[in-house]
Amino acid sequence: MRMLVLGAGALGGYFGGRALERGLPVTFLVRPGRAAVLARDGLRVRSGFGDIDRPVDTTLAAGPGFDVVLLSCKAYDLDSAIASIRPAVEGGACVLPILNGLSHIATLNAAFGAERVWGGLAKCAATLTPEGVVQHLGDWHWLTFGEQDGRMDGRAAALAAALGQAPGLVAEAVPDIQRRMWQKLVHLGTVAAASVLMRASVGEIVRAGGTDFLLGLLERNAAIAAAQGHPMTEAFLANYRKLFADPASAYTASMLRDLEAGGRTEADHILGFLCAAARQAGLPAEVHDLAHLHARAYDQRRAAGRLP
Ligand SMILES: NC(=O)C1=CN([C@@H]2O[C@H](COP(=O)(O)OP(=O)(O)OC[C@H]3O[C@@H](n4cnc5c(N)ncnc54)[C@H](OP(=O)(O)O)[C@@H]3O)[C@@H](O)[C@H]2O)C=CC1
Ligand SMILES: CC(C)(CO)C(=O)C(=O)O
Repeated sequence: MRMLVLGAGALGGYFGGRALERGLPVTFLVRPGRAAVLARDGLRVRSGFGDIDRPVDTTLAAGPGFDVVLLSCKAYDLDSAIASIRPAVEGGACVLPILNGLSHIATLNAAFGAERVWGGLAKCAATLTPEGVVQHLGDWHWLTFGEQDGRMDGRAAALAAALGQAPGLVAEAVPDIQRRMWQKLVHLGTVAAASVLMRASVGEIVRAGGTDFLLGLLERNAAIAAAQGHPMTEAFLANYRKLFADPASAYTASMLRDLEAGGRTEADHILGFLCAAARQAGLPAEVHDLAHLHARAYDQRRAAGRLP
């Protein structure tokens, strides 16, 4: 399984590094700035599951010869990423996108055809430090993916077998990837909207008296998903109700980390999508609208160079 990883940022660096550890040939498709750092320092990952420090193969231009492209850009870079990976996909590779949200799948299908595009999600928190180090946060280490037609005897299953399931990376091929991606959006939509609006971790919001606020968002996201044909199970909701009521939790969304680092957010792709889906379902969306507006106003201020 020859893997091309688009982007050696937080998740691309983390999962690409773990794939290398498991013996897969991995090349990172990067832009010149990241290529220079990787050439100088190698790939550096800091994780409770073990650090990675190693030289890696990089390229500035994709070509044929890969089985799978791990697509790990932010949503706002999707168009440029599609152009960058096109030679690899036209050369026979499938695309495993791990972006949060859902609407990128339709964009990728239109670009490459659904038979080349898998669904995918990462339950794994990480960040790229200003020094270029991938910092794994917490102990989530799940990479879940599957062919859109639900087939379990194809290349996705072969990749899961090649990556395996061990601490640091648990790779899983599933027959119901669309349902899993909705689950992830219900979870992420809750932590992203809440932590961006409050500029605080789950525990800080809970300790400030915001448990009902968090649980209300979770229920609303579940209702949006149900209206789109993807009801959450009671076991799923019970698990996340516990997570979102934990006063000790340091958990934040990557969107808050982006915002606090002065980076661009994926506001439209995640929060805007949920606002539109709520509206389509006739569900109230005041809190989602507020979180979306908050992130968009921040993005404008940032783009104009007016951040403090
Ligand atoms: N970080 C997290 O904890 C989680 C993130 N996600 C999702 O995963 C996705 C990726 O997030 P994350 O890893 O944090 O993002 P990062 O910003 O850390 O990494 C994205 C990388 O993609 C690179 N990139 C973008 N376009 C191109 C291109 N055309 N060619 C080459 N490289 C490119 C960027 O390179 P450059 O440096 O040149 O800009 C950047 O290094 C997002 O959708 C996010 O929501 C999901 C779960 C958890
Ligand atoms: C919620 C989390 C950490 C789950 O992996 C995530 O996707 C994000 O913060 O972007």
